[in-house]
Amino acid sequence: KEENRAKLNEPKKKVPEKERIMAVDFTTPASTIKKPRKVVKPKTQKTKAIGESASTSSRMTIFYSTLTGSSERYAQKLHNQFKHVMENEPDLLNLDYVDDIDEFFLSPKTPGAIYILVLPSYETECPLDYFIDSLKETYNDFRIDSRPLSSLAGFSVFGIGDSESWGQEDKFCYQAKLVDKYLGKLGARRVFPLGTGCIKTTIDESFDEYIEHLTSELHNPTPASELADIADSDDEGEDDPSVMDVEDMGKPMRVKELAEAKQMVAKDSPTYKALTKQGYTVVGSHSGVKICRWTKSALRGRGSCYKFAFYGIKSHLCMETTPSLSCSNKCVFCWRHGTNPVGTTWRWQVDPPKAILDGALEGHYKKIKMMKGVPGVQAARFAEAFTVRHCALSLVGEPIFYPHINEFLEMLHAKHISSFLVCNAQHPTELAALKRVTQLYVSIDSSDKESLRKVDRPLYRDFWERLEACLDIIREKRTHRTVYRLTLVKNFNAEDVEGYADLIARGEPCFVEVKGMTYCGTSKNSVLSMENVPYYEEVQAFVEALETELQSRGLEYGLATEHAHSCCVLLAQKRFYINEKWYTHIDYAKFFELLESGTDFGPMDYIAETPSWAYYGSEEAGFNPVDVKHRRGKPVE
Ligand SMILES: Cc1cc2nc3c(=O)[nH]c(=O)nc-3n(C[C@H](O)[C@H](O)[C@H](O)COP(=O)(O)O)c2cc1C
Ligand code: SF4
Repeated sequence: KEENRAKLNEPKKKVPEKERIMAVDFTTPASTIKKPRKVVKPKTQKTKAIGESASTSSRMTIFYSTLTGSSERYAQKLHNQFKHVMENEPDLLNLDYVDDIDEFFLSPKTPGAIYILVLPSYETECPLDYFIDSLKETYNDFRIDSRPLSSLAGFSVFGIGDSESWGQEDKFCYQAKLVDKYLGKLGARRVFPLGTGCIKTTIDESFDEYIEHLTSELHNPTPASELADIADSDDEGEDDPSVMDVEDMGKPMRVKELAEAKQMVAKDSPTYKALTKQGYTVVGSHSGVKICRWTKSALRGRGSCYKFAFYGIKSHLCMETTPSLSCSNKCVFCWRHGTNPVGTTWRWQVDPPKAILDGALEGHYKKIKMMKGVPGVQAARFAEAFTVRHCALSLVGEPIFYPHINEFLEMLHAKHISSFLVCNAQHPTELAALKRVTQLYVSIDSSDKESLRKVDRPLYRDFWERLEACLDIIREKRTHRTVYRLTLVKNFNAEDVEGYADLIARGEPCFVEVKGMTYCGTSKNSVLSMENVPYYEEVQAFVEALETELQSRGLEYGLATEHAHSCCVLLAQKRFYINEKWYTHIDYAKFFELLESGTDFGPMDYIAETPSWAYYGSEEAGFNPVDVKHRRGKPVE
């Protein structure tokens, strides 16, 4: 341990600023077991909601959710107004970014508080779906006090919708109505009844009127006991038809449920627009494909990604895709956080695997075609690129969340397309049920529970136990080529070498990829900056310390390969080091031959020799000497 610490603290050779290599590409993906809930108190009989009255001396929190910004604007207006009404300035929180919803809506950390919620409604998938599901789940959990929100002084909801387009079939502001209903069912008292406004017509009038009434109510509060009686009577007992509750994704949805389920990314949704603007092709309603920068680079003879150095994947033959754009984490480094759909259960329509594969290939080839006129594209590589040979299931979202992932993989393999599947270690049931992949990854974004909570912001309450269960499954999957992918985020998860060694000892993966985080630019919700991006020499120091730690525990791993350009180093089990040569590459033809023969086989049965230019410490540092390195648009001398 002392030695490791010393290594990490060792001053490294100074590298001139302009030559320092920052990490590139950072995409990790993120299914289902029922959530264990925080037990508050067994449900016996209803407790009467008696507490403080809501008044100007109460603490107020204004929550909003938004996709296109209007609810945020109105929430801000409300905040400005109530700064002058309340004795303490209210808190203003974006509900979509609240890490622990339970802190507010299961066991409120500020009893006596008032919650005001300004909420839009979306017929299509939106972050509010997850919030409403959580409220509903809390309400239906028999172990939880039936009125956990009775300690609040009160709440009120203002819904923003569009009555011109969604005035029919009770769709106008339907999500605000649902939140209002479930908060009432959970024992919170209405300070003022639900307000609604149509964004195209009456919003300003309705909102001002709402603020006026709310202010007046807080100045002249109704005694809590009177409100408690009203809250108690607020249990119509009927179930809500518009919230889909698909508890078990393995369980086929009933025909009626299927017809009612939302599309994860509908064509008219803001999420669809955001994704397509960012270069994604949305396939069907929940899958995506995007041509990555390394595919473009390889087409131009400027180098492949680190997977070429480590495993022999030519980037111009690789397609990056995901059959589930939804994820069960909200990782700090995820630049799509806020727009990507999240959830712990599959509650969307399901597209058939063939349609996804055909659509992904079509989308990929369309983007390849667009490269025709780009200067430097090599004719031979361009022609080859129309036969995809590898599929990286690591775009965004969580591929094993997709209910037909095994059929999808079989279809890939039938076309002799290798599969590199990255999962977020949150779905042990699906991981255990996963059939053969060419290489199976789990993302390990932290070495301990608390920092994992901070880095991945998981939706599951038992996220750590889920991760541990996934590592045990990785250990059992000895017939698979398994990989841990560690992404180092400075000041978040890049220090605890011993902790990571514990996790490696638990799963004993064939390989450990260690990669520096890529900075994806600032967004208003981003908590990271360039300061969190490790320099390559810091990544090297970490991996060297990790190797020493593993060796000291008798775990035979060695520093196999590197791709300095991607800030990435590979640790491999020593069984891949044969006669003083590394065999981290893959014999793809052999993999398909073994797969089709139906015999049992393991990771050692389809290895291929690693070229010396990819070795850790080699002069080329993982850059294929056949290609030409370019930086800032110019070849490197
Ligand atoms: C794809 C889409 C679906 C919508 N569905 C509904 C709906 O079901 N009911 C409703 O009242 N308004 C609906 N609206 C209108 C939005 O709720 C309204 O534009 C609101 O201002 C959006 O708030 P935001 O800007 O805070 O995201 C929808 C809007 C879009 C773009
Ligand atoms: S939140 Fe999901 S999609 Fe985003 S990086 Fe994390 S695992 Fe990937």
